[in-house]
Amino acid sequence: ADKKPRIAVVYVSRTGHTRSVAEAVRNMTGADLFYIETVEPYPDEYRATTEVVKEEIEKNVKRPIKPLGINLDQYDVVILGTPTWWHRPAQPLKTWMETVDLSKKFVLTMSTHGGGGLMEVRSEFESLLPGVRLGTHFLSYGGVSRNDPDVRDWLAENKLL
Ligand SMILES: Cc1cc2nc3c(=O)[nH]c(=O)nc-3n(C[C@H](O)[C@H](O)[C@H](O)COP(=O)(O)O)c2cc1C
Repeated sequence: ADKKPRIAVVYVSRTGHTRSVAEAVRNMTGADLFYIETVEPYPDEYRATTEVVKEEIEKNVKRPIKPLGINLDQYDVVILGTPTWWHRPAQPLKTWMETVDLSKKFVLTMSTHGGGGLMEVRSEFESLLPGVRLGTHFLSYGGVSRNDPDVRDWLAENKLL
């Protein structure tokens, strides 16, 4: 019999939408979740956050993150989850991606958005992950329920269920 793949979901979430997708994945697969937190938090207020993030993108600042405590040797599959920030994956997730080697993993990506749709999220993931075996992308407007059938279909199409 096939061994069940060991799945880690590494995600950023400021208001809980992306976390809801991560939790649905855990609910369906038993994946371990790893939440990326910045050392210095972003402002509480939405507009202030967008301005801080815009400046970080313009200056290519990689805001430091707290240690995740993940041992990647323990996982076959890594699912990267992010809100859409100025059309792209969130900066703190990119901070983490620079510190790890995902070249031997099967990597899925997912994003939530506030109306913009997929935007540049997947294409930026692809350029950050050259040569990595990539599964498909899951996209959600807002968040999902713990048993969202679209999440289930996405995991099944990538043979994780
Ligand atoms: C700094 C910042 C930039 C954003 N930029 C976009 C954007 O370009 N397009 C979009 O559709 N939503 C944008 N949003 C909205 C979030 O992507 C959306 O609300 C997302 O679901 C939040 O996920 P979270 O609750 O996991 O943090 C932005 C939000 C923030 C805080």
